[in-house]
Amino acid sequence: MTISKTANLVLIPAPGMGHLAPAIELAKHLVARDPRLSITVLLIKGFVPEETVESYILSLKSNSSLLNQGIGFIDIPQIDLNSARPSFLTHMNAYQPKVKEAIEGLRSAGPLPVAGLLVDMFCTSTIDVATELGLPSYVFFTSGAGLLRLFFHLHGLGVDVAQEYDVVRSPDTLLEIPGFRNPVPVKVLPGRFLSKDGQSSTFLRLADKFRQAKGILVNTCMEIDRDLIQSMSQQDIEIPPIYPVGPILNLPTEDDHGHDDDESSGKDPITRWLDDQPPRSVVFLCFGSRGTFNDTQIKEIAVGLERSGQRFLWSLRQRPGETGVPLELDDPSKVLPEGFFERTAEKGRVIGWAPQARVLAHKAVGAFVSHCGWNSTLESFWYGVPIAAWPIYAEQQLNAFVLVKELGLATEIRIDYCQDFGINMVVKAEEVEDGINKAMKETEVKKKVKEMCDKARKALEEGGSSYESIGRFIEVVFKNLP
Ligand SMILES: O=c1ccn([C@@H]2O[C@H](COP(=O)(O)OP(=O)(O)O[C@H]3O[C@H](CO)[C@@H](O)[C@H](O)[C@H]3O)[C@@H](O)[C@H]2O)c(=O)[nH]1
Repeated sequence: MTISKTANLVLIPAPGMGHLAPAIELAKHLVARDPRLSITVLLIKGFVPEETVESYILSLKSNSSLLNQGIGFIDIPQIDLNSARPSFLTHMNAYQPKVKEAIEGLRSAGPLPVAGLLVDMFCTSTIDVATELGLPSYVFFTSGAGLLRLFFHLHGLGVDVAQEYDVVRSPDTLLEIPGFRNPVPVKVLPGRFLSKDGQSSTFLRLADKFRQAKGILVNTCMEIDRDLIQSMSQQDIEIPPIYPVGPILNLPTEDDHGHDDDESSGKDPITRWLDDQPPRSVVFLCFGSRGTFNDTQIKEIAVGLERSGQRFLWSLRQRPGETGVPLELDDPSKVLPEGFFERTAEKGRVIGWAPQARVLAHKAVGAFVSHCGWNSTLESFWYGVPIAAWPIYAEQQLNAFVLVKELGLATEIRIDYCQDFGINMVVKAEEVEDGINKAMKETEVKKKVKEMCDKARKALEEGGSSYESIGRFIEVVFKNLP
């Protein structure tokens, strides 16, 4: 029996892999769950074209099964902002008229009613468009509940946070924040919250926008973030219902072994190399779509890795140039210590962009040195591979704090390393060596991550906490149909 679509939700993801990919996966979950729902994704461009994002978008558009499931795409024409590097939020604000045009086009093309806007946490300026058009809006929060809790807490304090707290002079000032078990040191707060260039209050005002939505979908589950989620439903200030719907991940299928360079095995070289390593023997280092280090730090990592004696797979990318996007290294040996490749030939591989989820799924991988981007964090849980935390920028220090100090679900390399403020910026080779060895051995954390792997997967199964949450959200979408 085919059930015809009766409502169309407009999804507006932010233009970065860490936001776009989980948004598309969320769309798949929603339409799979309720066949009456279709989703139109508005694709907004970033400041600069990113090769990985562009090719991901191409793959989406050529994937006919998405269309069959009821997921379509509209390209929003690029806007030239006449400014070399506008802030991300300014960039998104500028797209309001184009978004409005696209939604009006959808409405007049009919026949499906537009059910509302589901917007990425950084695209909330489009909530104004929804209000103007009389449509309900919902937010998709692509990080964990810790960051959302922090948004509401700091914004609710009603002070100029950037003036109140000085991360450079008093990095160890502690904040009591409801939902957190431990006091939170200022040095793990996201850089944007504390930057003195005026961006702090603009950024924190996103909390106002979150409040205007009819619901906030968070890419987490009760099993990961219970205390934080419960604390938000108990607080005095009014916030919309929170739906923990995760972990929503862009995962490879079981028979996806990458591009076939070798006709006989049908596997890519990284998978073939991992196949040759003993179970749980490889440490994987990867720092998200934008994480990079200077040459001094790269050398320290290399020395630490070599001294640890562990097998390794290291995704190493070049510091960004003009565009802000990291580049693949033409010749990594130029920045690595002399003879590094010869000495580690039997033990390790240095690569560029990694097929991360596929690597974490491989039985040879025993630990993951990660920047604690939220998708990487969820992928570590999904595959039961413990993280050794080395956050770099954005909200990654907070994620690392939650993982290491609050939940005991990761070990630490350096949770207060912070490129946003340039603090604690050199992690010496000995720390890298110790951190890696600890992560490979640590048994208590490994056990807890394994347990979380089971719980996180169950959350999405029928009857699981996120499964139920997704169901409740869909009911609300239909109830709120304009
Ligand atoms: O070589 C690489 C690097 C990344 N990835 C994938 O890209 C995604 C990266 O996402 P994430 O771990 O969240 O990191 P960022 O790309 O840095 O994501 C941004 O968005 C996240 C979600 O809001 C935030 O938590 C981060 O701090 C922010 O930097 C993951 O799915 C990875 O598997 C790869 O496949 N190969």
